[in-house]
Amino acid sequence: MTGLADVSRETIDRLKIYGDLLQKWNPRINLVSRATLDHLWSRHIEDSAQIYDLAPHPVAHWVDLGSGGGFPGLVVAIMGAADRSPSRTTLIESDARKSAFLRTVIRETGANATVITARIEDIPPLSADVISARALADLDALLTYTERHLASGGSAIFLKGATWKKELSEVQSKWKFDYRLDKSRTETGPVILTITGVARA
Ligand SMILES: C[S@@+](CC[C@H](N)C(=O)[O-])C[C@H]1O[C@@H](n2cnc3c(N)ncnc32)[C@H](O)[C@@H]1O
Repeated sequence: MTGLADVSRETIDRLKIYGDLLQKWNPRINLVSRATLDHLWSRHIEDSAQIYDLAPHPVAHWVDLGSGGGFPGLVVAIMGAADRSPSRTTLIESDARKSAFLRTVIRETGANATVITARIEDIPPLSADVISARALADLDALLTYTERHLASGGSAIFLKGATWKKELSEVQSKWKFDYRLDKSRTETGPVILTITGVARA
């Protein structure tokens, strides 16, 4: 699968339902910045779809950290419905109003996802097969969350902005891990880090 190029009509229809709900709710709870709302499909939906493609499918349990308006986790859950990969998705979001939005989209699209309204660091370990996060925290914090919630042998997939090189060098003395770097297909500058084998150095 390459992004949204070859997903089913049904998946596109569900993503449109999601997009319409986001347009409706955004003025009230600011799920994405107003400047990016006009480019919802490329800036948020396709950006999330490329993360789906990088995961080692089939995936049993996918956990998205700090989901906000649902990127990338809810796009992943909708894309995965056809192949049951992931077979289930958990979205963690501490904000109650954003969680209510996520639950509404799940109900309206029939996505197989669950929302936990809590702080990532307060939840018992989830033993995820894949963890994802976008625009949540620096790499050191993301690795701390990963250590808690990723099953051994799992992969963490992070979309990182311009500071990715600095963040990678800063964590070298504290953490051991393997990583693969992919350039974002939707924007120049950001990268996608796929991290395995996380342990404290
Ligand atoms: C900048 S937004 C990014 C949202 C989404 N991932 C995206 O890329 O559009 C970060 C989100 O993470 C949530 N968040 C931040 N720290 C968190 C924590 N420790 N536990 C759970 N959610 C958290 C915030 O409420 C916010 O919705």
